[in-house]
Amino acid sequence: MTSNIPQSSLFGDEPEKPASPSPEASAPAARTTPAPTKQHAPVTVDPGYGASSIEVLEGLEPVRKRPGMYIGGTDEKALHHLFAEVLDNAMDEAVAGHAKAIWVELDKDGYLSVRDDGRGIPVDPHPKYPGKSALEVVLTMLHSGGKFSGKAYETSGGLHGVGISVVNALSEKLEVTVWRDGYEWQQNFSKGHKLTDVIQVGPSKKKGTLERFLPDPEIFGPEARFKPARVYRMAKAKAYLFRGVQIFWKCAPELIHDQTPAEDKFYFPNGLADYLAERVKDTETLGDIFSGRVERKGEAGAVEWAVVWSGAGFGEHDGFCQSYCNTIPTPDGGTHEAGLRAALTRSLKAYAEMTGDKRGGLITAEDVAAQAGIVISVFIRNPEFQGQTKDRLSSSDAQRLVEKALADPFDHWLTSSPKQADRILQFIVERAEERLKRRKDKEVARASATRKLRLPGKLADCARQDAVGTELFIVEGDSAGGSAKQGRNRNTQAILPLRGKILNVASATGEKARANVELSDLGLALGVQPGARFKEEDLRYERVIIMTDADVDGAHIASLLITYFYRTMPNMIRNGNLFLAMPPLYRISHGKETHYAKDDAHRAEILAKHFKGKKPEIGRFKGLGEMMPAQLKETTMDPRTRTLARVTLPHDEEDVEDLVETLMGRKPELRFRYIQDHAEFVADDLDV
Ligand SMILES: Nc1ncnc2c1ncn2[C@@H]1O[C@H](COP(=O)(O)OP(=O)(O)OP(=O)(O)O)[C@@H](O)[C@H]1O
Ligand SMILES: [Mg+2]
Ligand SMILES: [Mg+2]
Repeated sequence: MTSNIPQSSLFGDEPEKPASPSPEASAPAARTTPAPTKQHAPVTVDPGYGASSIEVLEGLEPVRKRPGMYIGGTDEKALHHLFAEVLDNAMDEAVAGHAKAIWVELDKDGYLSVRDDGRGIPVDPHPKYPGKSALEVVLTMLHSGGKFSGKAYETSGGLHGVGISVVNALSEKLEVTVWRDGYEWQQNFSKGHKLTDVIQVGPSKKKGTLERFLPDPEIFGPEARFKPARVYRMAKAKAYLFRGVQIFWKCAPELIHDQTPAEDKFYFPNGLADYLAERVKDTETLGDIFSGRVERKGEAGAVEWAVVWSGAGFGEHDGFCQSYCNTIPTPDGGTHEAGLRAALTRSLKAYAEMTGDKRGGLITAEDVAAQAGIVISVFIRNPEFQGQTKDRLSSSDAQRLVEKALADPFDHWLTSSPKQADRILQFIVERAEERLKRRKDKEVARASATRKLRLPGKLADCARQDAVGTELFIVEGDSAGGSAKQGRNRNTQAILPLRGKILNVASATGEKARANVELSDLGLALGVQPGARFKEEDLRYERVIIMTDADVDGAHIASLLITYFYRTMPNMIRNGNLFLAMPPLYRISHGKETHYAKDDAHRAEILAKHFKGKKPEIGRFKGLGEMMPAQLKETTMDPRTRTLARVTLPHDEEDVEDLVETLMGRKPELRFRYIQDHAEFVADDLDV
């Protein structure tokens, strides 16, 4: 088989059913022998499944029973694979140097003919099967062929001795004509069985083989027909792969319903270079096509390639790579492709070094190939393909062969046209730099993603991902935290309750401060690192709001936090991100009218203004936790009704160090007053 069709079905793609299921097979056990011990289940014997159930498929029967295993299915692709098999054999004959031309013809009755002017399939009696001609053997027996030893063919696409016998098995009719030894010979087959023995038609000076066949509608369905455009394309593609062959195309005009010509000739003396030139004729390339062909000295084997770069890409692809081994397409690549990429990369790096461009060190084979159009074809003996599909070449030989073959020609190509080489190198280096930048961006994204995963458990984060318009409330105590969570705007407001008092960082060592759980949770929630690694763009919220009880303890905690922020991330204060919430101290109500006062003076003011001559009820909040969520929201959190104080630094920052010491003095009342006196009120102009 010279197939590039997936044959994975060989290993169970299609469920194996018994060839003729016996009705008893699934019936309940016919006979039950008593269990020898209680622990064992009864042993059942099914009389329907015995030696007679094991079938051996003879001759070409297996191909007709399981076509999928040989040609990948019975669809249109599989149908056209029949053509590929016959064409591959003719091509092998050409590559071996015996055929110069191949004729492909599609008849109006659906017959496809492939003829070559090679040696002709041998027709003499086969030594091992005296009653049969060699022709009959290769057509009716699997694993028969002349390509196993490498004597008759050196670098063939044929490997298995299966191809033509499979075509024969799946054809309603197959007629073979052979010209050799001065005569024309003929033998006909149907569905894999011979209709005649090989007969000598008459003398002839011609040489070669003609196979004319009609795929069996029993296998492919009554509507199955070869598609002219597809056959045309396949034949043309083959011609590019071997410059020593001419392929003639002919098709009954009534079959053609598109642009496919009824007659054509494929001959490409420049091989793959011709192919690539045709393929990129409408593409803006970064230079000429680099192409060449190297034959292995003294041994069978050759490498041919064509490469071109394009900044704009090739149609729908940035780059492409088409590879072949012994004219068989290898869509999954393999060692030949790897060898080519390695050679191109090595030469480009060497060229960069030679011209003093240090960035050449950045480039990888992927950078080189990403925007390149590449066609590579190798001819080697005994190719090894991975798996049964021939889709990927695995001969390590091929890698060495290609790498060696390309090295000198590419070095030479680069240095012979420095302008072009510089342009290509420049382009590839930029690609490499972009790749590195993308990787870095990705790492950063990943780092921030993991940081997000590591948010402290007690943080009730807001839904909005973007920092803009978001707020973090640092709340004293769990009960206040609970009310705050209920009173917040989930979308933009996050709550981080702090348990107990945070460490007095003004007196703690850096080590201790880092070890403090509350502080490290705070850092995680904010998304920033304290100290030199603080980056304002990391800050996960636009505003950080300290919300503590309106009492001495609350003031103490607030001042500890402010000190902490000042010491470890002063820019957060300089940039105006830090605020104090201003919860009320009193609730004053009479009937339906309610007002909140933030301190004693404010209370007096409210009483005078709103409750003159009345006896309102005055309640004093002992803490935030006492407020109903709705109250907390209205008085302290809702941007429409609350008051916030922005924490600022004095204009003369030098005073601050002293100030911090003062704040941390022994009398908490003083600290509270200090905060109250110095916090800048930004109530009205702040929130929209
Ligand atoms: N056009 C031809 N000219 C000369 N010999 C041929 C031609 N076609 C087939 N043969 C002979 O018939 C043999 C069997 O061909 P077949 O396609 O069945 O197997 P293969 O080409 O050896 O391997 P594969 O199964 O991989 O195609 C070939 O090995 C070759 O010896
Ligand atoms: Mg073959
Ligand atoms: Mg065969």
